[in-house]
Amino acid sequence: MLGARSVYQERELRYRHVIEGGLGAINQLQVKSVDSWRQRRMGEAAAVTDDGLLAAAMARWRRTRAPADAVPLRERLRSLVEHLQYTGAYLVDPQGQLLLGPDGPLKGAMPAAERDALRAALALAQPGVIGLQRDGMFAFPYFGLLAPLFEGAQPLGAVWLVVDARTTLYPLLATWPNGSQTAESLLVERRGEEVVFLSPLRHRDDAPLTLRMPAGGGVDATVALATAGSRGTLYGTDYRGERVLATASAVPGTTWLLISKIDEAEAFTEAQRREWLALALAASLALLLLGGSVVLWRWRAWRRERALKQRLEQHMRWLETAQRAASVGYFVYDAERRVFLMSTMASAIFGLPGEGEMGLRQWIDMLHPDDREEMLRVHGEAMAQRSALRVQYRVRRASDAHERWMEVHAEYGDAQGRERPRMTGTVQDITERRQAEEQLERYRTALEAQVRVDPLTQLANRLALDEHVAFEWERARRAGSPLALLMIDVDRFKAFNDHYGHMAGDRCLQNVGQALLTAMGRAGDVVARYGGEEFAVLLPGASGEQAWLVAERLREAVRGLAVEHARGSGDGIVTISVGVSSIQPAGREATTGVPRSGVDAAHALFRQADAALYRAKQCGRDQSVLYGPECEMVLHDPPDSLL
Ligand SMILES: Nc1nc2c(ncn2[C@@H]2O[C@H](COP(=O)(O)OP(=O)(O)OP(=O)(O)O)[C@@H](O)[C@H]2O)c(=O)[nH]1
Repeated sequence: MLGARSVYQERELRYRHVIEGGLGAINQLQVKSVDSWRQRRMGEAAAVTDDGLLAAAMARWRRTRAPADAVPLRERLRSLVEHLQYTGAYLVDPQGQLLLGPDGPLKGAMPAAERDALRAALALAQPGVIGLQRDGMFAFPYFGLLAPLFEGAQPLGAVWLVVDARTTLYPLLATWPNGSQTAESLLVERRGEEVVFLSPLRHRDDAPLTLRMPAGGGVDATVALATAGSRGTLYGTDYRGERVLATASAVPGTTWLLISKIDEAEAFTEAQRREWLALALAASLALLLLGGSVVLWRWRAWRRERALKQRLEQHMRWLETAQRAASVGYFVYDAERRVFLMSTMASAIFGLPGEGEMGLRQWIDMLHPDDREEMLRVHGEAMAQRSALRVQYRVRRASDAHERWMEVHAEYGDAQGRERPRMTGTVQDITERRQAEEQLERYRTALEAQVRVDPLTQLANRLALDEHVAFEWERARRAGSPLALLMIDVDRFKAFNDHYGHMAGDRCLQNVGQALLTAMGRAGDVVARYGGEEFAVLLPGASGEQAWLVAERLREAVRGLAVEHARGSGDGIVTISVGVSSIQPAGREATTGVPRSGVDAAHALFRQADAALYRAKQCGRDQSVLYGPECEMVLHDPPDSLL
């Protein structure tokens, strides 16, 4: 505020200088024009004085007084009036008596001041100036000049030139460059103890040269100052009593002072008005600029916002499309309000209408009863520990109560504590994927089962048997119970094949396998096709004796089939030989040696059962042999018939 004030004052001062300068310049111009006007008149008067023809004509006419001799003189006087714009041009004699005018002879004398001037002009032999006068001879203020004429050194008289000041001089003072209401220039002259106002006054009706005031000060303080010798810019009151600023200059070669003045009120009101205008303009400009920048800033912000909004909308569209394509929805769980804020896709996945909210209770009710407890635990845990959530669970969809599998990936986040505790995540309906996985699992299980099944007899194959042996051995070891194995071989099967053909051989093997399976009663017993025409039976918990009894039962079962075998070992039917072994983990096994590992156990079990089988073959087939030391001899020295 203070700054603005001092700026204003500084500008006002500057403007005051401008006004003062302007006033001074106008004053100088007017002084110059008045001076040149006066110089020109003086020059014209000098030209008349130097006019030898005119002087000669006047001398002749003075001598003859003949009217004809007056003609050239009158012509000359008329030409002065008409061409040089004199109001009057007259011939006077050396005493100042009027002799001749443009229209003819005249009578009377010049006023006293002119006569004085005439004497001086004749004495100096150069034109004389009378200055501004107003007396009874002319009804207007006039400026008089006297151009003396001589015949040799003899004075003849003079030409008195009279100029109407109203038409030639005063207009020079009215040339103001602006349309000011109060500005005016006036001519004043000190005459003795008085100051005479030589030119008309703008604001008074006094005729020029009629208004006078004492030289020490009167109606006009600025005029008083000027006539007292003050120069430069004068501040005071004028003849109206108005405060004015004025400047005064002397007109060269005269006693005239030319004073130019203007009302302070007008000058400075104008200055103030301009200042205010300038300030208002500056303020308006500043406001405009400010407004412009605000508008620009708002416009840019709006454009930025619009671009961001468009990008956001586009990304939202992409997200929606991606969600639809992937059947993924997203949600935000607001722990304080206990609601899930759902995207459109998430709502659709749960079978809820549109985008919206799902209360925690609603979600719990939707959960499959088998998954509910686990899900509440996991969800609560993730919220409490602020950990990530990766779960699959089933829901009964709200819209159709269909059971659907959901996969949820979520993370806890409170955005640096600025928001309420939230969990944000995605939900995907994975029912089809789960179904495909389950189907695949079923195929896999079936395939695995196939791998362990003998395709001909549909019994367990050797791989399955090995796995069972390892598994049962571990169990036997933990329980301290025995584990028995029967190795079964169809007697003279090569001969059966040769006799009945391979197809019949296959059918025979299928029948034998089925008979073995049927004859086995206990759950946990495993009947397997060991390879070729060999079968094996694993009997968990069976001692050697118990296993031998089972072997006998199986042998009888095969015999019971009564499959014809013309080249069999006896009775013309298919028979089997069985080798029986049993081992006891705790060392109470029927056979010698306690295996340390499952592999050792299996090896021992098979080796012993094999030895017993060889023994059975050796002893004539169609019989069951429990492994014993006698079997070892056979292994070391097998008879030819076994090879
Ligand atoms: N049809 C058929 N024959 C098989 C199959 N696997 C093995 N064989 C046959 O079974 C016969 C087994 O013969 P060997 O090992 O000599 O014994 P064997 O003739 O039964 O004589 P012993 O065992 O001493 O009583 C071979 O001729 C094999 O070709 C099969 O899957 N189908």
